[in-house]
Amino acid sequence: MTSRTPEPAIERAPSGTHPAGADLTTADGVRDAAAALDAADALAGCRDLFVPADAPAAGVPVTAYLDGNSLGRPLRATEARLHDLVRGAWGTGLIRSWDDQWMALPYRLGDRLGAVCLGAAAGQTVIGDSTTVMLYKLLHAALTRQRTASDGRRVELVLDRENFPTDRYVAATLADALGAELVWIDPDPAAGVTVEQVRAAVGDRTAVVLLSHVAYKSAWLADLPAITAAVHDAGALVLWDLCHSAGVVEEDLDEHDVDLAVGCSYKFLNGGPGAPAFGYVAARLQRELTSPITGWMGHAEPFTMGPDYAAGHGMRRFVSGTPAVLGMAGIEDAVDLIDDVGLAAVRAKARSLGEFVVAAVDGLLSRHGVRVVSPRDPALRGAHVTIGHPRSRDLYRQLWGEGIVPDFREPDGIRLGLAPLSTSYAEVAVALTRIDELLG
Ligand SMILES: Cc1ncc(COP(=O)(O)O)c(C=O)c1O
Ligand SMILES: Nc1c(O)cccc1C(=O)C[C@H](N)C(=O)O
Repeated sequence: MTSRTPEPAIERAPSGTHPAGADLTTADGVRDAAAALDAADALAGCRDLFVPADAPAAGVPVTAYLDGNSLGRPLRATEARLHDLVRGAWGTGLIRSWDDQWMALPYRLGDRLGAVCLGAAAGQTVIGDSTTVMLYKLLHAALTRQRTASDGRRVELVLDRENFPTDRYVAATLADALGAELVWIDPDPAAGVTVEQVRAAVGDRTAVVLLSHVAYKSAWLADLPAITAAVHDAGALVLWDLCHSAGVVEEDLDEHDVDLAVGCSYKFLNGGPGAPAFGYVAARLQRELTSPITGWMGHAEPFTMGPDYAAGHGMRRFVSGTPAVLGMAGIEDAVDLIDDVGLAAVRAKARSLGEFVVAAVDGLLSRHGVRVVSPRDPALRGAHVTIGHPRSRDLYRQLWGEGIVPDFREPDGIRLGLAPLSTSYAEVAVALTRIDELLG
């Protein structure tokens, strides 16, 4: 049995019931249970901090938003922050605001994100680029360093076939460009990517292992500490994609000696569409890694504008161009909120929401042939639950038309994203009881 990141056990309700005693075999029972769970939810009040999703002006009002793991909802504070930014630092501060605040923003906000969500000490996290570009830069830097440090022996890049397309595509392109070889892991359908699989895949030719902490389709939560240790035992570096875990799963990057990580900020970090990614590089590695995109903002002294590139100190060397200042506004508010309520409370609610989904699917939907695709054990699952049914694609289209918004993922998965700060149990009940009606 694979060991996993230890998380406190939570009381398991018998299948078909949750909370204890509720009858989840009927739609009314699911709704009643949801109401009881919402009433007892310490984070319930956080929902009011978000811009209402059911405003009629937005077309069909959204009555259940279960896609916060694709695009998080905006906080009201961000609306105000953006307004102030346009009127203030941008509108009247103008170019002076680069010196006063914006040049430092990617590092200041990176440090704060690192402290609140990533378990990263200051000086190791920076905000910038898209996840795809940040991934390209860090993976390129890591592959190059490993090959050089091993006199050309370490050329293998290990990754899994269920990783997000961007990760697979970037890895394949870099392998071609740098002469690296891809080594594929097929995740165990009953366990995700396991430490045993990683141990079997790595060796003295391995340069880097690229994995997601939470798998984007299945939600399997990888055993980050054990896998990181196994990668290090083989003398390789690990790069974790934290897109589906940042802001909702407690990360301890420093404690577990993680080398590199990337993640996006528009999911559980509520940065908004196209908000910049973050990159983490352990302090011990920074001087040994060189970004392949040597833009002026990564230069040690950008405003000397000299003839040659000289990499900046610390995380500056991983920055390329002008930071996306507007795109960082939402991240700042989400990090503030997570800091206020505590990431442990966010994670606990994610687990509980997931438990409710699993129990309600068992109780109400299994009779229609709906199955739980994601792991059933909350300690092994991120903050979404994917359910499977042959009619998923049609169901998803129908639900979207009605303002019930989950996601669809091939081949037959409805992905229910559970953003603990903005998702209510009632929203879960709305979606699942409607699926029950549609399949009934
Ligand atoms: C696991 C994972 N990695 C990478 C990405 C891609 O990020 P981006 O589109 O911001 O480059 C996403 C989501 O889009 C993702 O879920
Ligand atoms: N990044 C996205 C986008 O620009 C448009 C629509 C969806 C997305 C997503 O985030 C997809 C997401 N990463 C996923 O896990 O499926």
